[in-house]
Amino acid sequence: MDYLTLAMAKGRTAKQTISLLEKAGVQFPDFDEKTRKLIFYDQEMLIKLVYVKAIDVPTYVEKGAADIGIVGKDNIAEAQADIYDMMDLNFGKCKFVLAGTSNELHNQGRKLTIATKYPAVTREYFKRRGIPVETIKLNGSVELAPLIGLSDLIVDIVETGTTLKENGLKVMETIDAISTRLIVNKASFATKSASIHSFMNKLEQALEV
Ligand SMILES: Nc1ncnc2c1ncn2[C@@H]1O[C@H](COP(=O)(O)OP(=O)(O)OP(=O)(O)O)[C@@H](O)[C@H]1O
Ligand SMILES: O=P(O)(O)OC[C@H]1O[C@H](OP(=O)(O)OP(=O)(O)O)[C@H](O)[C@@H]1O
Repeated sequence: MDYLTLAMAKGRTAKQTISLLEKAGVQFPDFDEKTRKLIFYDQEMLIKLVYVKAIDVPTYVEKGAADIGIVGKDNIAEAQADIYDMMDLNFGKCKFVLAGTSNELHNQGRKLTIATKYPAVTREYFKRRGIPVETIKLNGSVELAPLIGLSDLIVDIVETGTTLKENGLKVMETIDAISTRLIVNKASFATKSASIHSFMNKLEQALEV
């Protein structure tokens, strides 16, 4: 029998992912979040877990290196991968927002600069709105950029709002809601249909508990 390969995001959603999988009857006995090991097996359920950086999960799934993936919608949107987004797993909830030091969006004829970990999402959002912008890709502490003149505004994730508040920034617009999702490789969805549906049913039941 073939294993289903599941790409799981490292980081702050890993614990909740493992606990949802456990509720669904999927277990990786030698897994712990701090491990340096990258592949784990549930020999009974025939699931192979690959433990990768969140932004890479959509790539593994699109290329077929993994059949399914569990990752935030922020990374799915940023990766622009050709995959099926099948299920909302109801955790990792936060929002994409546009934020700045004031509520002023226009910048007197000059192109707005937006610092973000999510340049593709940012470009797409402003393209839809017909506003030309320049994006500056950062890898963290994005809230700092408008405070020291690196950018006019930021596009980032907000959960509690504490980081924005502590840095004197305000939400100007909410761009999208984010949660952790189950994604599926398009070819695997056809060729491994039975095992993927069985896995999704188990997750659905676990979500109802
Ligand atoms: N403040 C937050 N509150 C809730 N969920 C969040 C928050 N920040 C991020 N997330 C969600 O959790 C996922 C993982 O976040 P985490 O910060 O661990 O990953 P990352 O940004 O890829 O890590 P790194 O900081 O190593 O680049 C995000 O992709 C997003 O879906
Ligand atoms: O609204 P809050 O609850 O304050 O959460 C929002 C913060 O969480 C994330 O940062 P993360 O912790 O991943 O740190 P980073 O700056 O390294 O990206 C995000 O990029 C915000 O900075």
